[in-house]
Amino acid sequence: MEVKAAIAYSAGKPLTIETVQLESPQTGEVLIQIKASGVCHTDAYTLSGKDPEGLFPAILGHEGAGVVVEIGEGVTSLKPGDRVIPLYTPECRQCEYCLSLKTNLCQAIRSTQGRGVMPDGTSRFSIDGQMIHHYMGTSTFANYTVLPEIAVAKIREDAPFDKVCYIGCGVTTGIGAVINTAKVEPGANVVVFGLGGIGLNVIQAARMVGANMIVGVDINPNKRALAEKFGMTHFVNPKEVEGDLVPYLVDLTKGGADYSFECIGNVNIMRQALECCHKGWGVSVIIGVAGAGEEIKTRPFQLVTGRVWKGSAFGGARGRTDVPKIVDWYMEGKINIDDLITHVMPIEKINDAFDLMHKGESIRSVVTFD
Ligand SMILES: NC(=O)C1=CN([C@@H]2O[C@H](COP(=O)(O)OP(=O)(O)OC[C@H]3O[C@@H](n4cnc5c(N)ncnc54)[C@H](O)[C@@H]3O)[C@@H](O)[C@H]2O)C=CC1
Ligand SMILES: N[C@@H](CCC(=O)N[C@@H](CSC=O)C(=O)NCC(=O)O)C(=O)O
Ligand SMILES: [Zn+2]
Ligand SMILES: [Zn+2]
Repeated sequence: MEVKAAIAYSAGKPLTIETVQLESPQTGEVLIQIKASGVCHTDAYTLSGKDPEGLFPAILGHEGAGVVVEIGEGVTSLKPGDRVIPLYTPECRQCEYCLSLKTNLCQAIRSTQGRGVMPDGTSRFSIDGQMIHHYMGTSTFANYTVLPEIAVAKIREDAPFDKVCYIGCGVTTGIGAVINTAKVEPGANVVVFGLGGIGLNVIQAARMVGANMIVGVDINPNKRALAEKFGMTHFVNPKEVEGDLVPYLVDLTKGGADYSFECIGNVNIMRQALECCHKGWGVSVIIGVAGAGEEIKTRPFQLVTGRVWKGSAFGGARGRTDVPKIVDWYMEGKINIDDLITHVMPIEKINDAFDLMHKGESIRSVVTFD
């Protein structure tokens, strides 16, 4: 079939809207009509050329919501008409990783996903006979896409696509990092670096679990008001801090953060996030994604003296199990998504979404399909 997609032909170039060919779903796959997709910083990261797994040409996008329109042979858990959220972290419930219950990082299709193809090693997308890569196994910047059944979460029928698409990455990543990865307890002091689409979800989850101080750190002072609305108790602009940021934060939190979260993707800030943690028990969670060749460093003494460095992918969430629950939280008014979606535009305007992100003017832009 012919579908409308935003194609990334090469690193650093704007996306172009084109008609591409999409093949039918094969065994174990489903065809999904995408209704809306958020634009995450990770899409910009891959488009920038810094992603070691970045492939071109590709159809980016990994924060979508839509409807199942066709199922391939052997698909049992989904049917046409189901509302769904594509999952870049699948949940096969059979691999060693899923069965361990120690991680959400299902590995059933990770290697083909990283090579931009479906589990059988081929792409369903092409243009004029030229293969187009899938991206993160989802490719939600297209009005139709194909996914393996294990990478699709079925959600309730009344969930609005243009809001719950954000649960496909940013909401789940931020909230899950607090609840699943760090397991922040009531009364904890939390420091959040980066008040964007991920950091603000960390903040709302920290408030939900009853954190005491919720310190937000960002170089963009325009992020302050929304962060306060979501639960931030103290704002720190590193540009306004005299002297080093780390001792300033340790002082502010009276000994250091119980938990810190890096939501930027900057390895120097990752170090600060670890080192502002409380001696003996502070836990720092890396969420931000850093470019090829970048490395983190600290004095081993920081870890010897009890600070813990952790990472979190998709908030430690098991997508088919947890995503429908987060959709329920939104529908029940337990979490706020609406105020974080600052811009909505048709797919034809998708490059504006990247511009707004780079200028620091958006939290989340959502592109829609007619
Ligand atoms: N681990 C995971 O599963 C996921 C990771 N990510 C990553 O999380 C990071 C954040 O993503 P978004 O929130 O969508 O990005 P964003 O662009 O919306 O937010 C980043 C924020 O960091 C701030 N910032 C930039 N440099 C700073 C600095 N030196 N000091 C303090 N603040 C600074 C910006 O002003 C902005 O508010 C990205 O690296 C993204 O790739 C995103 C989704 C999932
Ligand atoms: N391809 C990148 C890896 C980027 C990365 O870490 N992605 C996160 C999700 S970011 C979403 O917005 C993730 O889930 N990682 C786990 C994984 O298996 O990829 C690189 O190689 O740096
Ligand atoms: Zn993302
Ligand atoms: Zn698995």
